Amino acid sequence: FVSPGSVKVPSFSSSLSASDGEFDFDVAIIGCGVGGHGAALHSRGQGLSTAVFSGGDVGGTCVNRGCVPSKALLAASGRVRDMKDTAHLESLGIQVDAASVNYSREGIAAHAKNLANRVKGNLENSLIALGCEVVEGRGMLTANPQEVKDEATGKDVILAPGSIPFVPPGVTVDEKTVYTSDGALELGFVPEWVAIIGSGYIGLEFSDVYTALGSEVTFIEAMDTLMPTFDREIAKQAERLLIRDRPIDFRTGVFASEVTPGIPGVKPVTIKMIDAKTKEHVETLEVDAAMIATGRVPNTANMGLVERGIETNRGFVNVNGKMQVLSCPEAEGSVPELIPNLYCIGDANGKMMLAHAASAHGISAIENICGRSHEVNHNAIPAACFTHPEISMVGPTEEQAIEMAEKEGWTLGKSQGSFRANSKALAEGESAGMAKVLFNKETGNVVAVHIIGLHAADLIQECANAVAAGTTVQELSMIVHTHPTLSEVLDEAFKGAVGMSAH
Ligand SMILES: Cc1cc2nc3c(=O)[nH]c(=O)nc-3n(C[C@H](O)[C@H](O)[C@H](O)COP(=O)(O)OP(=O)(O)OC[C@H]3O[C@@H](n4cnc5c(N)ncnc54)[C@H](O)[C@@H]3O)c2cc1C
Ligand SMILES: NC(=O)c1ccc[n+]([C@@H]2O[C@H](COP(=O)([O-])OP(=O)(O)OC[C@H]3O[C@@H](n4cnc5c(N)ncnc54)[C@H](O)[C@@H]3O)[C@@H](O)[C@H]2O)c1
Repeated sequence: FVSPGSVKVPSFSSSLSASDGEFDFDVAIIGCGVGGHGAALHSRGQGLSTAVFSGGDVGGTCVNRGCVPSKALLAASGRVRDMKDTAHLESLGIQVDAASVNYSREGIAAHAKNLANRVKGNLENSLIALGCEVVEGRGMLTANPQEVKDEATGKDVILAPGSIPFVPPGVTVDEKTVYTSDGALELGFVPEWVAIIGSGYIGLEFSDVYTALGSEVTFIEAMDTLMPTFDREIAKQAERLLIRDRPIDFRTGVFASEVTPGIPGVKPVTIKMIDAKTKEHVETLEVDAAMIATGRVPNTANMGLVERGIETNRGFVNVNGKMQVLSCPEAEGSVPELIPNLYCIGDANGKMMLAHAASAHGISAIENICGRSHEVNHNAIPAACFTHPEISMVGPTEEQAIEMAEKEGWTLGKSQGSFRANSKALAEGESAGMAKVLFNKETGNVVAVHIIGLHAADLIQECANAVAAGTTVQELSMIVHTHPTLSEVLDEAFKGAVGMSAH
């Protein structure tokens, strides 16, 4: 194990040098997305000298090309949908002329761009204020264990390079007529007819944006059902609320095997589809635009992993529960070894591709660096899809929970709450949806919660807290919920779990 200590960069302020003087920094972080940023803030909070290599992209995917701009598009397009929904407004006693509701595509796009820039600026300022050294360049590992080429050495090094869109073979992306989320977020145009390939989080959120702005959408999904990774019962409700009630049609069980860009107004985008099982050609669509929302892959190429002797699983870096890098994936015949002083957090380790998970990983890695053993409980990390209405969840799907219960020998309980009789939802005129709580009947512990309905993304937090803290349904059923709020949907489910009825 070589401790280099040789690469000194004179421009770094001496006050930031690692405490033992052997390294330039206590912690060097490669990548400044939400993962790297979270790690950097916590690192400084613990008094560790910290350098973060941003590659000129502070904020990474979430801030510049992900969560932040997509939520801005969803907020603005959601208002357009609301204002055009005259039947809903009339039920509240409001008359509007839907034809006079106007929006500018450029204005909505600018809202997303400006917000991303603002949040990016906030992130940069927070790093500077806390005394982090932000290095503009890309960081790369070298054969020297604690060196980041060519700038600095860190006693501990954290990899946080994130992920990039996955583009399936046969698909040509021009980011104009055939685009990933990177291009879609610029909202260069609002196509009359857009095919969205993949019905995961990104596809679903963009179908919400596009249909609100007047597009027709065709989903192309390789699996046999739409939203294949969601809880089945919730996906069925989502299909009713978010797909069938809107100008959306879909094909399932088919791969988009060849997608060719077009020229707006001149030549359509062509999409060849093959049967997912037989691989036979089934249909060719001609549409105005195609959005490729087929998942994301780790951004770990060209960062020195090979040189450092680390094997990945299709680019994902294998880590243990403490976010420490292991030399190779778990596989027959190979025994992963711990790489000392090297951590990998966020999308690049493939544990959970969510912004708040990345940031939690960063904090956890620093805890371990400080010698306080810590592991992130992924079962307690909530997720949300910000459609209208929203979908949220914590823990496994019901299908997975049934399997877990069988395998581990416990009894699965299930209880539901409905938005239908909830006073707040009724006042808003938005009473579609449900919450279901899955729990262990023997211990009363909450295993999972799935919600579809108004503000589901905010509602899930109390459930995530319950999973994290091991709060039982018995305890939850006795906690008083504010009236009239949407949280009473959960109150109904918690009380139902122990045979009580909500008021
Ligand atoms: C459209 C969209 C919407 C999303 N919405 C949500 C949401 O609502 N909620 C949610 O929780 N998640 C959402 N996500 C997922 C979320 O964006 C990611 O999970 C999160 O950004 C992962 O953070 P990260 O720090 O691991 O990686 P990233 O945010 O990808 O950041 C990694 C950074 O490292 C940089 N980098 C890479 N290699 C190097 C190098 N060698 N040197 C220096 N820098 C390097 C990259 O350029 C990038 O800036 C969304 C994603 C997309 C695409
Ligand atoms: N609100 C959020 O938290 C949020 C929002 C957006 C993205 N994200 C994160 O970003 C990541 C990527 O999202 P995503 O929606 O791209 O991925 P995803 O993995 O959620 O969904 C991709 C879908 O594409 C389908 N698919 C793959 N190849 C195909 C092909 N050739 N033809 C047809 N269908 C195909 C898959 O079956 C799958 O259903 C997710 O892991 C998610 O966690 C989160």
